Amino acid sequence: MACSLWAPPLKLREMSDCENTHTNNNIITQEFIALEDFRATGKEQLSFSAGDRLLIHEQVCSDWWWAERSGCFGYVPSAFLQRGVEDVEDAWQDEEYFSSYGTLKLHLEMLSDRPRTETYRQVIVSNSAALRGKVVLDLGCGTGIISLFCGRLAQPAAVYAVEASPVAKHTEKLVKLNGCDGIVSVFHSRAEDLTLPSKVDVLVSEWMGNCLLFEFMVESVLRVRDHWLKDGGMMWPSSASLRLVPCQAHADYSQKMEFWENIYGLDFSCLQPVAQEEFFSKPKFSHHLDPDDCLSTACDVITLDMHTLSVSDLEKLRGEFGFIIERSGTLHGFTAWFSTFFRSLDEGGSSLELNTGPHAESTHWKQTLFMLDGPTGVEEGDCVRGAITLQRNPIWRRHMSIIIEWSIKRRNETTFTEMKSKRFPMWR
Ligand SMILES: NC(=[NH2+])NCCC[C@H]1O[C@@H](n2cnc3c(N)ncnc32)[C@H](O)[C@@H]1O
Repeated sequence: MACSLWAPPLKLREMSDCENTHTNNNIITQEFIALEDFRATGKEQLSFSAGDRLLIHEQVCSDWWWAERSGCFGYVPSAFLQRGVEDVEDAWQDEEYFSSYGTLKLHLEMLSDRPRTETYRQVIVSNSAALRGKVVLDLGCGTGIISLFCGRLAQPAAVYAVEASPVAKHTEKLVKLNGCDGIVSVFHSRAEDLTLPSKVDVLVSEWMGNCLLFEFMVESVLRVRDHWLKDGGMMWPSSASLRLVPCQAHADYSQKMEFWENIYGLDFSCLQPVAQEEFFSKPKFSHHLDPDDCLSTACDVITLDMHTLSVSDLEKLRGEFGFIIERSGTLHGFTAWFSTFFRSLDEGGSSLELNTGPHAESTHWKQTLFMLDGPTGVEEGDCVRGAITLQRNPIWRRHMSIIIEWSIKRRNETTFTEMKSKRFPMWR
């Protein structure tokens, strides 16, 4: 590909076409990382992909910088870039992450989540015969609840309960208190750093985060699978699906946006753009979606096979959707949730499902709401199509952005509106 010369073309130095006329010809030569893809629209610009490392030679103005990538030079949009993290370890924020699991607060929340915990118990009970003599790895065992189910409700040969956070010291006591110390061994370590006594027949883990992937604990599960799961071994969950539905959110829109139109008879509506940015620029997790606010039937947009999924697949996952509006109303946005599936160890046995959707018993995840920049009236028979992309943050490895693209075709029209797009960081 033809590369531009080293020095930025003079014309941009005058920066007549930069938003901010302040130019600080600041020579820095610092490494930045691309958060998302950028396709050049002129020969003086430099294309790049999410995750690319760029050398920034000059912040010619606030919006456009002069950059180098693999010996090519060009202008790049500063908004697409984030400074590289000196310490790669920081990228996982492990210290903060594991200490958050070191107290009982999150474990109380998870153990209080009946559908979640009961599903894992049911998986052990319904596979208890097949688990006889098997070796089980419980990755991120927390208080050890799944390992204790194995030890008390089945007769495995051994259970390796692996937990990196300080809660592991309590797990040891719980295993003894419940008479499972002959079967369950607790390892206080990051699973990736461990040398286990043997390979395992079953790798069970409760790794799902908001919008299925947040925290990206799933990467640890895949890495450990590749090292320690026997050929033909079982992953629990065996698969996972992210679901999406176009929805109404009148309460959220009223409380966060319409609210400013009349404050004790005063007009505060000039704050609405600020409210839009503050309340609707990120996903709303733990959202309770009322089934009556679903404007269509939900669809699976992304499905993960936990036996074949690779760590590199996690960088970018994309799913397309097409909804027929089934009830006239207001399209405020989209809501997402997930289901995980647990295949039976018995050939032909039935799978079990943990469904975190609006039609199932509520879980601690609830659902995740993505509010678009303004409501749109929709009629029964209209069509909403587009795509959802989960783009992993190339720097902060437990974070991602969710990009939703959508366009609408009215039932009595033949063409779709121009595709719109909105990026929701979760949370960086
Ligand atoms: N469903 C979730 N979003 N979180 C629930 C399970 C997370 C539990 O796994 C532990 N954990 C997470 N990653 C790891 C790891 N790589 N190694 C060991 N324990 C881990 C973490 O400390 C916590 O106790």
